[in-house]
Amino acid sequence: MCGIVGLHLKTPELHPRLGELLAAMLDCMSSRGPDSAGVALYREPSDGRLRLSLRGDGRDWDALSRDLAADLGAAVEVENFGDAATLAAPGEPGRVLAALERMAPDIALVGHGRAMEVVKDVGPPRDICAHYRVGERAGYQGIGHTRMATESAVTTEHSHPFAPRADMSLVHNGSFSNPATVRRRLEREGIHCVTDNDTEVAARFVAHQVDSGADLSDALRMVLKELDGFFTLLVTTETQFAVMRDSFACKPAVIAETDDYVAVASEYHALADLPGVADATVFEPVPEEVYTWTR
Ligand SMILES: NC(=O)CC[C@H](N)C(=O)O
Repeated sequence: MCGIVGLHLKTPELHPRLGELLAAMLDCMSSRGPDSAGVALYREPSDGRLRLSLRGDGRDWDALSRDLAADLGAAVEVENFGDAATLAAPGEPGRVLAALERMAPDIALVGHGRAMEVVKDVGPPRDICAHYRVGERAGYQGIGHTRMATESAVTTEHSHPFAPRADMSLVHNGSFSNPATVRRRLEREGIHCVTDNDTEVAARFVAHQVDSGADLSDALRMVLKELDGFFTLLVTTETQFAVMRDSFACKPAVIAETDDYVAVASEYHALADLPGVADATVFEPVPEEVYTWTR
């Protein structure tokens, strides 16, 4: 199983409600995946700051943000979640990431970008969304996942979303049958996976295509060629929101679109409480078609 949800808000009036709406949608999908859950949320970039979604058991985040601020010569904001934190640091991304790596090489970088924040953990969506205060978050789009592991261990690292490059995140319902082959090919090109999760391979594959010059739609079409298996994928970048299913389309997905938003979920009941959904255009994405929305 696994449950996926996504919400791309067209109207700024709904931006304050992004987290609240997405958390409620994900909670509805809990029965599809009780192992672990996560969301990637996008809001307008502020002052060119880089958002760092970090995880490190027992870490003193205030001390780390002070050290980082001293190194960068400017204030670093920190939102502390215990074993995880989101830091917002000014400066050129390469410099910020290099400073972080130097100061805290043991920390897991769950995601980074100007617009994106990623939170994920072991446990059901309701607990995770409460712990990470997802319901309070504003923004313009987000995706979420609740996992029933098919391929690899149940840990925070193996849970979704995977964020393989700045401001890109991906969630997956299904399983790939040739991730080892694709992982080896990526390794030959210098792209390394952190986990043995099948979805991480797809995420790094898509990011690699984009890094090599493909647009997101073409990168997803390459997934259809190179990766075998079952999948509904939701992929977001700072400006795009994309959905794609494999040629069998046996993993459920439904889209509801209004003038105000595009919403996607594994099952309709996750969409049923969205504002104005009664007047939405509701459809099932067809196999091997890449659907994208751009802001
Ligand atoms: N049930 C699923 O859809 C699992 C997704 C993916 N194969 C994982 O194990 O993370």
